[in-house]
Amino acid sequence: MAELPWKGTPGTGARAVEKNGLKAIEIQTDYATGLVYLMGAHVTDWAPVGEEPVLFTSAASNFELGTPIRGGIPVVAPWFGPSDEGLHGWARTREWNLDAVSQDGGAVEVDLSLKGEAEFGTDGAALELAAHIYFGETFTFELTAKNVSDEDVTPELALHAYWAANAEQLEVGGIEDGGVDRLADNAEIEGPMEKLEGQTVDRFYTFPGTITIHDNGGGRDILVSSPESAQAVVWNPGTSGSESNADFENDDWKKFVCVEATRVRDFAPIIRPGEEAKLTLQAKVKKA
Ligand SMILES: O=P(O)(O)OC[C@H]1O[C@@H](O)[C@H](O)[C@@H](O)[C@@H]1O
Repeated sequence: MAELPWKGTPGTGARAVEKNGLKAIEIQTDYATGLVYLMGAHVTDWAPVGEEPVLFTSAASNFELGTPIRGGIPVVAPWFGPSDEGLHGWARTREWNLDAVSQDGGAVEVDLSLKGEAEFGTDGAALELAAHIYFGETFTFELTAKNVSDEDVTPELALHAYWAANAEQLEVGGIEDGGVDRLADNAEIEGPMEKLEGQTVDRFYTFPGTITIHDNGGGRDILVSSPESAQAVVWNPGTSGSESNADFENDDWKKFVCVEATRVRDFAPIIRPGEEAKLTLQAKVKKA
């Protein structure tokens, strides 16, 4: 296996692996386990030791350079949603550069970067992306987009996390202020969210300090926060979305809910030449 670019004293908590045919870094310490693919800086696993997986990845997902992984934490940039150039931007399916790995006690930190290229499409020549990922008893993903062009850019950024939980038994706490329904022309809706029973849910909710996924089936709470995200996307594909997508098993909708940190639409950052914008996603797990 390839040598890791250790920053500081090399540790034993991270190793370079090939997983599902793709390059990845596997983390295993006394405190946490994790996995991040170089394609997309895509984290598919994080869990404090002794805890069930906190992220969901579909057993039917593709693992191929240039094709999205369905599950984990897709990095969405520089556009959110469908476009002629594809769904959710070019950052997710390109191989990122592994810049550094460091270990301090039980936490492993991984730095990756992706220098955009004109051939990537929209904003390809303007952006350099960086990911700083902290795998410890808690989890942090910090995405940075730097504008290396000489004009303002307004990229959309999202960290599209798939949280593992029994969807039929979960409740999403903290979204009582309501939001808008993306499937009903952004009609206003009140919180809290109704039970997931196989219907497709695709909403923007006001992001309070913390959103809590009450994983009642797993006897735990997953606490999600993001200082920069004004709006959280809450998404579940439901029965029809699982059955119609070859990258999902038919009943996958029962196994997760997406609660995503976003800076999109009216909240997309305006980045001046030479400046950067950040989007952070933090998570921790508490026994309920
Ligand atoms: O590309 P993925 O991982 O299948 O996710 C698609 C979904 O991503 C969500 O972020 C969007 O709100 C949905 O509209 C979209 O269907």
